[in-house]
Amino acid sequence: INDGWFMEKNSQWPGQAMALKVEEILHVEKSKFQDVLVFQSSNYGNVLVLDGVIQATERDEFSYQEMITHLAMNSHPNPKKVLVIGGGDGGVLREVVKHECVEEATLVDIDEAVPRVSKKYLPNMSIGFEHPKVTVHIGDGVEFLRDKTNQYDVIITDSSDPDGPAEGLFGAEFFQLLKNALTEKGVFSTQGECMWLHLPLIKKVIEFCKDLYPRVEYAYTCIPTYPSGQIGHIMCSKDADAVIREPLRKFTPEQEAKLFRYYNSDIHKAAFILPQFAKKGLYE
Ligand SMILES: NCCCN[C@H]1CC[C@H](N)CC1
Repeated sequence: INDGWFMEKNSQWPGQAMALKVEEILHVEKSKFQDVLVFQSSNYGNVLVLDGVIQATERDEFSYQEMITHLAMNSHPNPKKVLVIGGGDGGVLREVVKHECVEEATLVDIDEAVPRVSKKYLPNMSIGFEHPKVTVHIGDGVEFLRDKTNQYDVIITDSSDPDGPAEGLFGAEFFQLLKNALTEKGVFSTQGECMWLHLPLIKKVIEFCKDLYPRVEYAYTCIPTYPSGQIGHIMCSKDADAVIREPLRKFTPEQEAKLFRYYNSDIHKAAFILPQFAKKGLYE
């Protein structure tokens, strides 16, 4: 941070950087896994930064948290058991429990510092931890999956970038473990990186998913504070008849107005419509 600005300079997005004006530094810590920073920004609320990378701001987190969750949840006929890998800020859990059909939501994050810091500085996200249907484990998501078979209807991998503790969540083995852990019509969604920055990485992940799942899709959402203002989601289903690109289940417009600030059934469909360069870069 210098002259009152945080700049997200990072080798994963060379030559560009999101900058946010800092009002006050709220927390600095070196956890077992990463550098943890929270600051109060002038216009985006409190901001969580891990290893110098913006993870969430209070002003725009809803875009990502709603889309990564509801694109998957509404692509499953009746999701009762849900697993969140990563997501230590609690935002995805807050979204998952909006579905009445959910009976239990389990979260596993590798770093205890993230939920701890989120509970202190990101109350509108960490509220997700308070729901009675929620269980939290601290540990490695890959290890957690090793002994899970046919257990979860939806798995959401809400990770940081592959450069750091989340590296294992972008590898081929992980997607095999996910498949084992998912039930017959299981669906997963991931933090699928950005079409403006990571097409080769996204294509690689899509390709090893295609060897494992009958349905593989990529969708994206607009979010001002992530690199290039967008982030994607790789979505897979074990059900060959699954559609994913259109919601299987819908909330009424009244429910959507009450529950969401970003997601609705139209933007569910729009999220999978890609520009030419991305269609070419991912699917050709
Ligand atoms: N719930 C936290 C979301 C973390 N996802 C982010 C996507 C964009 C990345 N550059 C950093 C992690």
